[in-house]
Amino acid sequence: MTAKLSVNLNAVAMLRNRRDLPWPSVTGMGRIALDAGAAGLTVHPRPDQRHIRFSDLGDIRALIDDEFPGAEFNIEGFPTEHFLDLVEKYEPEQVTLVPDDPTQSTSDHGWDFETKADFLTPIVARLKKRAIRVSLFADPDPKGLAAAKATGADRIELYTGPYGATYDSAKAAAEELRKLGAAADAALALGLDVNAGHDLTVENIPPLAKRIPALAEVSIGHGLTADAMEHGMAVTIRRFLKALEATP
Ligand SMILES: CC(=O)[C@@H](O)[C@H](O)COP(=O)(O)O
Ligand SMILES: NCC(=O)COP(=O)(O)O
Repeated sequence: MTAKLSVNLNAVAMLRNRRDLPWPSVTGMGRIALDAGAAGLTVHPRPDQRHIRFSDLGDIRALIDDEFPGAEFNIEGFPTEHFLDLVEKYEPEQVTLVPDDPTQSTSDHGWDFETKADFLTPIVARLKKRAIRVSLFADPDPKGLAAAKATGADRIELYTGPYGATYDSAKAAAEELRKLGAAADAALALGLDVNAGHDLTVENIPPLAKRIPALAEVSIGHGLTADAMEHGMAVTIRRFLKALEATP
């Protein structure tokens, strides 16, 4: 099974927000991603709207509905009442619940399922009542996965940040991969499907996908956006040089 790719648009939105101008366009980049074969788009709206703005959500929903029916919208975040209202308004195909504090610069850990089960269970039920698939952000640790399953969630998303951080050490990467594989095996045995995300790249995806052949989906923003910039830069330089040539 080939894992689906959901493109996280947070990094594009962060770049856009540097100016009061509409580029790079979040929906424009989403359109390019879906047109090129991505299976879906991911956003992680944070309370301070430092990258994805709440107003982006309707635009992305409309892009998928109008131009890419069958693609999936995945909204990630901590389930405050405001977050749940947004989710109920824009009806993503998948919600990924993440235990982020509003002050966090990025996501850096999964849920403690055993202590948070009472909090998560009614939220999962509320989302599933709207036919939204629910995924729970999880550390690569089999402990607590039975409690995750008991919340009624469909999937976990394995937090791959520590794996992504091993880009300069094959030994450390092998150890992180071992943990991710063990957690995925435990989740699959419990009947939970497995997504993965955070700091994934073209380099670190193949060993992950080989170790977890049942991987359902990866969501990628930072590394993918960096890759797009690197591989698009030469084309852009040529476009700007041509624009200069047109100057009298
Ligand atoms: C849950 C996860 O790993 C990503 O959504 C990550 O949180 C992206 O958010 P930022 O773009 O704010 O870093
Ligand atoms: N759900 C994880 C995700 O979207 C990863 O984002 P990034 O770390 O690749 O920016």
